[in-house]
Amino acid sequence: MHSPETLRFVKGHGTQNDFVILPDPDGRLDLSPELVAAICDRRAGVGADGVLRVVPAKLCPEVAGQAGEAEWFMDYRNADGSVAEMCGNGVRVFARYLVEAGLAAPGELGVATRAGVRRVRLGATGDVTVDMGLPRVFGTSRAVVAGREYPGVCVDVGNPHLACLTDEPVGGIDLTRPPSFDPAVFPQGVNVELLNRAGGRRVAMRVYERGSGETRSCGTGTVAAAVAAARAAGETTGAWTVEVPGGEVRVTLEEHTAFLTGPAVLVAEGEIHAAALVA
Ligand SMILES: N[C@@H](CCC[C@H](N)C(=O)O)C(=O)O
Repeated sequence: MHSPETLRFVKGHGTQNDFVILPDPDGRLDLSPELVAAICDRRAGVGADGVLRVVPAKLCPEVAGQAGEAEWFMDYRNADGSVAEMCGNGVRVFARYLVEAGLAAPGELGVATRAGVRRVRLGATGDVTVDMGLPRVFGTSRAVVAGREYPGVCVDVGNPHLACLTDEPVGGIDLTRPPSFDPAVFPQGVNVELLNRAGGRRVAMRVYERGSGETRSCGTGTVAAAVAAARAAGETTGAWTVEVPGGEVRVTLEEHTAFLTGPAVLVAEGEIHAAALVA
């Protein structure tokens, strides 16, 4: 492992959930939590909701078992430097990067994640679809947001979510501070979604992400939101549109899996002066 003075990066986003992409073809990058947090700082760093390290799966013991199905590992980190299992917007942006960098061909490819291999479909341009696997509901719980309690559905989308359907318009809810939740239900923390029905199979969602705070979109969160909305409608399958502050995505719930479709855009590239970020 080494701590280089400069790091090449690409910046991308999916419905304004934004990421700094760090290519690490040799698997030698020492990505400390402090460096990740400094890169994601929106005033003193590049600014992002998270970091996507692009590293060959075979070089990473934690996912080396996936290397037969996925050449590249999406090593996802939250803005506070913590590690997460999965990122639904991130994996689409990651695949878009692989194609634009010439590391993968358009079509279908596997990406290794801490939650297992995710199959992604994309063309040379346009929306990207990822097979998110079967979301698992594991009960109900509550979150307290700005002094108010919201009941919700606990959903495992590779990472933990509490999706809370409410009649209170989500646009007016104060999400500046972290929600509180039951640590016995969510020992590793949780991403909290607040959602309103918006007519038909359409919901409006805001999210407070574990490790990143309020973001303008969360792909795994939109899947959890669709699951919660479908349950409330007495359904388990169907195609849902989820409106988020940064745009909208489609979630298709099937009997054995769920697909997430939405944009993935690369917007910048450059060089990070790592030594200036972390003393
Ligand atoms: N924004 C992501 C989720 C990122 C991880 C999350 N904050 C966690 O800690 O589980 C997405 O698009 O799914």
